[in-house]
Amino acid sequence: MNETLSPLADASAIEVKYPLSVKAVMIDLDGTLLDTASDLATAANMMLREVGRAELPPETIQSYIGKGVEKLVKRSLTASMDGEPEAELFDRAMPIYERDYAKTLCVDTRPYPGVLDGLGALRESGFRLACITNKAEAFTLPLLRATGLLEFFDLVLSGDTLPKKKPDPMPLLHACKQFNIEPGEMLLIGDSLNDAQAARAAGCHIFCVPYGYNEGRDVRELDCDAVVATLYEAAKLIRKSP
Ligand SMILES: O=C(O)COP(=O)(O)O
Ligand SMILES: [Mg+2]
Repeated sequence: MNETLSPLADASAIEVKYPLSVKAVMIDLDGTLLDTASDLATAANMMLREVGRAELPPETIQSYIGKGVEKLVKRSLTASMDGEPEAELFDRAMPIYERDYAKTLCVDTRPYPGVLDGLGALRESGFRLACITNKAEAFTLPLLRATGLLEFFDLVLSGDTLPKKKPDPMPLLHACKQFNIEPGEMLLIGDSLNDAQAARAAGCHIFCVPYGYNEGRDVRELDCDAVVATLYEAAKLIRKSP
């Protein structure tokens, strides 16, 4: 794996001045806004059962979250991070998983503590907000709607909205263009290496939350400007630039 990791990433080890001046904020979905791991694992295990494979522990499936639905299915079928299942098996499993996740979508899924307060505080401060996720659009919009979060966002970009997803900077740069601002005026709040790499490649600021998924790795390994306990804490570290 080709990863650039800083030895320490917390608010005391960075050069940026706080409060940080930005004009808009992008927020990741799985592991940052919503705790989706349980429902994703239930669907993955329903799919594994149906294609005749052994079920996996929920913690293992949680470590497979991050690079979108196809990668989650491939990882679950091979029980490994970089495994490639046979094409025939994958083609069979994919629609089963999509059907099952549509059923389990919002059974246990909840916003993390500080999310509703944080989104409220960000809106009150006048920030435009975008949700940038690798989750497929067919799941993103119903989930944001069901959890009451959709109304906070001016823009939602899912994993299949554009030709490329995180860690590619494309969705972040697209959001900057939509909001008519420079990448340096934008902050991304996320939970994983995909977010950190996309933000660095785009030239945006990046905060990470410690409670998410990060493909089984410690969030403190990430090259980010700050690790923030909650979205509400993140809102206190930024200021709306004119
Ligand atoms: O769907 C995924 O794999 C991850 O989605 P996220 O980008 O919202 O964390
Ligand atoms: Mg995430």
